[in-house]
Amino acid sequence: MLPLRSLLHALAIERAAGDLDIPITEVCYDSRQALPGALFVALRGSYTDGHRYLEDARRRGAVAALVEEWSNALDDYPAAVQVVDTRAALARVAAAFFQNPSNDLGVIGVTGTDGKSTTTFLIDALLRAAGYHTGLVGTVAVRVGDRVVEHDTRQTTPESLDLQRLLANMRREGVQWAVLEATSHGLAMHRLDCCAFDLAVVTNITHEHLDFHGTIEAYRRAKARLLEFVAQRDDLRPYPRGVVLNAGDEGARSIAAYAGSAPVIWFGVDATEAEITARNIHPHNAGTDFELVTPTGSALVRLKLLGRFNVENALAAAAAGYLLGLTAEQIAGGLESLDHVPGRLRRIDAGQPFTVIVDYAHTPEALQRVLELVRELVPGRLITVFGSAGERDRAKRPLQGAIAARLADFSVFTSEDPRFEDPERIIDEIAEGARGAGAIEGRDFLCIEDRSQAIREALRRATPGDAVLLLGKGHERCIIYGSERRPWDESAEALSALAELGYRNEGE
Ligand SMILES: CC(=O)N[C@H]1[C@@H](OP(=O)(O)OP(=O)(O)OC[C@H]2O[C@@H](n3ccc(=O)[nH]c3=O)[C@H](O)[C@@H]2O)O[C@H](CO)[C@@H](O)[C@@H]1O[C@H](C)C(=O)N[C@@H](C)C(=O)N[C@H](CCC(=O)O)C(=O)O
Ligand SMILES: Nc1ncnc2c1ncn2[C@@H]1O[C@H](COP(=O)(O)OP(=O)(O)OP(=O)(O)O)[C@@H](O)[C@H]1O
Repeated sequence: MLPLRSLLHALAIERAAGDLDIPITEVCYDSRQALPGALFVALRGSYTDGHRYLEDARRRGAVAALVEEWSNALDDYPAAVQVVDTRAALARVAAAFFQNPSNDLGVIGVTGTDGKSTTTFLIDALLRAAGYHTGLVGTVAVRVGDRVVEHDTRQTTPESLDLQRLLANMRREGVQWAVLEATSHGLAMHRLDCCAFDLAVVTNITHEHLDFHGTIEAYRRAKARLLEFVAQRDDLRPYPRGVVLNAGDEGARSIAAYAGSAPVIWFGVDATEAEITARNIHPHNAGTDFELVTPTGSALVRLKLLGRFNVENALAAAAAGYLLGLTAEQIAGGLESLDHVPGRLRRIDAGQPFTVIVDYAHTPEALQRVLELVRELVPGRLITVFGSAGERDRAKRPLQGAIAARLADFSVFTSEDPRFEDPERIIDEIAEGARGAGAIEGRDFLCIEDRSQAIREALRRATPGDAVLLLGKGHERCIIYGSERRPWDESAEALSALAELGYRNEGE
């Protein structure tokens, strides 16, 4: 319990009323979670406006409100405070409420269009192999020490309040390094403000979320905030500081200046100026072997992940390990200790004479790279099944369709998470891109809204030596229609569809 005043000291207050010393027991940004003694922070969202729920929060026991707009609803509150931006304020209030947990942990942020989850898993693996106690926050998992925390919000970078709470739990459990996925939404919406970042890692910056950010420049600028956090870090922190950038990626290069005086380490497979690089890359069925080269030595890595892009992710992680002072051997051992990342390039094997892969590719770049990778692995045709999320990055849909038309032999366009959009329309926008690239419906692709039927159609068409790629759902456990979350398990669905075709061996 803390006096309200102690949570406000970092805020520029526009107006305040009532008892600013009132004790605060909890902070919340959703009225439905307000408890007696809470401070309710009203956020403006994309569906509704938290200011509408001031009365609801008060009824449930909130004693103070933090708002952007003053109204009569505040008359009943023992204390109320107005600021210009409640999302930015929430991060400050939350950090103060949990007593700045990131002051007592090393913090690594990983951003980029693709490869964030994989790279955080790899960094986490190499830190653990080096004997550190770690915490992880991202799309696939949230882990505090050895405890896995349920994660069904579908948010990669949690709201600042939830993130500060997680960091406080990590501090309590003796975590030494927290590895956080830092999405552009999270950065732009102040979810990561007041986290003392020591290392920033940028995998790549290509095409995503332009609906939210407007332009590629704004998207890059949002990602650059992570570098600014490191640039502005308190010099007294007892952790190494640095920025890891992909020398082969134009987007990553374009934000390098935001690192300020922080040391920058470049990684890359072919880029000549890369300080962390890979030589003698040898892809095989069970992974990729390569020689890791760092400024202080090299070591053989037997990475258990497929694909050149995963070599890049491994180099990004290796660069972070290098900045932390690990040797090339230590880094190699850590990278090798990761078996797989859930829902990424997972083979589904029921004894069928063709390859089935479940993967989370949902950006144009990832789609292209995964198709190119699998093309090299199988002799037969590539058949893809994918959709595009509703209410997210509409501009990518025709790009996805065009890539499938160019690089796959047959595609079934289906639903991903339509949310409140019409699923058929989303699919048609993908199909439009495919048509624009010369594909013909019926011959080169089909549109089947029902994802389980789409998967069945693709598998029925596969012949020995082909590969069926089920993309975009990966580890996720539901398909979102409107506000309904329909349970979904892509791997289980593939196995049951294969069983219907008569293939019934043990799956993954
Ligand atoms: C589009 C977006 O970012 N939405 C965020 C937004 O939710 P929203 O706009 O839907 O909120 P809303 O429903 O309009 O409600 C506004 C406010 O009223 C409150 N409310 C609402 C109802 C009520 O009865 N009482 C009440 O107090 C809500 O709790 C909220 O604070 O504000 C919420 C609270 O801060 C966030 O949780 C939510 O993230 C949602 C879950 C989300 O899906 N965000 C995505 C786009 C996202 O952030 N994605 C990135 C990853 C992207 C990538 O893959 O790279 C991420 O980091 O996860
Ligand atoms: N470095 C990379 N470049 C391009 N594509 C990649 C890269 N790494 C992974 N991918 C592809 O992107 C998909 C998602 O990978 P991953 O989950 O690591 O990325 P992410 O950035 O965390 O995505 P999200 O935040 O949406 O979960 C993978 O399934 C793979 O197809």
